[in-house]
Amino acid sequence: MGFCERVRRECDGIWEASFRHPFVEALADGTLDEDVFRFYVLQDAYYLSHFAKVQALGAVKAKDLLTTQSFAKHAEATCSAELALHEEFFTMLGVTPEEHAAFRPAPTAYAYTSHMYRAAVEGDLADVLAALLPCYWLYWEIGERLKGAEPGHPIYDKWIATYGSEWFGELVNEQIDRMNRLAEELPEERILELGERFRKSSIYELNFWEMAWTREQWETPEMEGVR
Ligand SMILES: Cc1ncc(CN)c(N)n1
Repeated sequence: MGFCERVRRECDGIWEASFRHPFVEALADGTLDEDVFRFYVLQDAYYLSHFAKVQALGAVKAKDLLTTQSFAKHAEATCSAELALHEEFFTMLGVTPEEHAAFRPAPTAYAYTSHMYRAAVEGDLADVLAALLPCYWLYWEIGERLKGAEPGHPIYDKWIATYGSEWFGELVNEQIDRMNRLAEELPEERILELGERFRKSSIYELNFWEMAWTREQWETPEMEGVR
């Protein structure tokens, strides 16, 4: 069994909880409160801007030029496709530049991005990719599952179409193949470390829905200003 199949199995319960999260279910049936989605999309733009930087750090950690090029392309795709989509959502939702400028990340968005940077600081390319992979893969599985859904809402329809698209599926499969190759022949001790990075990201993905659903705030008001 390859690394990805193994960790996907080990994290199945966590992923199932994401598939069944009320945020995902309400998005699929079109009942999601727009203010909850607005909170999510602002946090997600923050998340993706750091995700792109960690992809760029993957380009730096790569051992050959082709892999460097590929990670640089993935970082570019995050900026030009996903973040561009979020800009469109901002327009559709009437998010003002002032609101955007005043944005501060919620604890979970801050913690998840910090976890990805940690993988990049401490580890090699396999560590970076193990931390990034649930982000690609979970959304793709959600996109696949929601393919028949008809929210009847322009934003939610577009969100589902993006993550269920062939283009997104190709990016995901490329990274799954690469992760399996990077993990091949690594000692069990390293596999466990990589699996732990993957598991933490899977938990943060689940927490990210909950963060938006509850419009999570910092418990200590002094932390509200943290970027
Ligand atoms: C939190 C999160 N995880 C994953 C994705 C899909 N790239 C996303 N947009 N946001």
